[in-house]
Amino acid sequence: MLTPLIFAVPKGRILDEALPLMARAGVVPEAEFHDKKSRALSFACEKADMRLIRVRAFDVATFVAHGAAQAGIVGSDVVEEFAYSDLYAPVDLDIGHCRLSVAEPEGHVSGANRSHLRIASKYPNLTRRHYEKMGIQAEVVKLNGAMELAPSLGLSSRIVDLVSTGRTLRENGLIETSTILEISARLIVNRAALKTDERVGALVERFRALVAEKKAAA
Ligand SMILES: Nc1ncnc2c1ncn2[C@@H]1O[C@H](COP(=O)(O)OP(=O)(O)OP(=O)(O)O)[C@@H](O)[C@H]1O
Ligand SMILES: O=P(O)(O)OC[C@H]1O[C@H](OP(=O)(O)OP(=O)(O)O)[C@H](O)[C@@H]1O
Repeated sequence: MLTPLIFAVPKGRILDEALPLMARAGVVPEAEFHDKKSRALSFACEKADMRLIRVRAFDVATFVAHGAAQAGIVGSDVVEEFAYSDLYAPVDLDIGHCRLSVAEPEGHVSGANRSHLRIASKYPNLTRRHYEKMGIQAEVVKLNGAMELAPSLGLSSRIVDLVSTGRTLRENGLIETSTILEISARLIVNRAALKTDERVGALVERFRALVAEKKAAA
């Protein structure tokens, strides 16, 4: 039998929007995948030659870039943060929309005319790149969540974080001062697998057709 194709998905908020699309593309995990009590991380699929793995968003990109998974779904924030050369993101799935923005404490918005800034973010590369373009050296304090706490506790003057409704910023006394990147979820594939495994190319075509269909119907 063929080695199963490994499809990686993030475990959190993208998943609810991704599952219906995946189902239409023929990626349907076994019932245990939906059991909140299950501690399993790898799941059989309706198609016998496919398995689904559920990992953290940043790790989806890592598994696919290294060829441990052949395909997956992840936000374009993650794709851009790593810029892995072996990872190809051929289809914008038009789900998981949000943005990566700079935010500062309300009432303490500082000018951009500083040569050095300390910024808290889960995205050190995107943050540095953004400020480099403006000739500013950004010292990034890497956090994995709750960035919004950093300015009030003196850890940084600004944060770079994901914004969707803006509620988290508001409730933590911060305002959005600029947008770095508009984000949506992407189908990602391993470049080598795309060349050597025809199932990967077929998946890309199925997702591409589904997105085109959805656009045409809108
Ligand atoms: N409001 C939002 N906040 C955070 N991420 C969002 C938001 N809206 C869409 N996204 C997208 O969802 C992705 C996170 O996906 P998800 O929550 O499924 O992953 P996760 O594995 O739970 O993440 P984590 O590593 O933070 O636990 C982000 O990378 C981003 O592309
Ligand atoms: O603009 P909003 O709609 O308020 O959404 C943005 C918030 O959502 C995300 O956090 P998440 O809930 O994923 O938790 P995290 O802090 O662990 O990343 C993100 O990091 C923001 O904190």
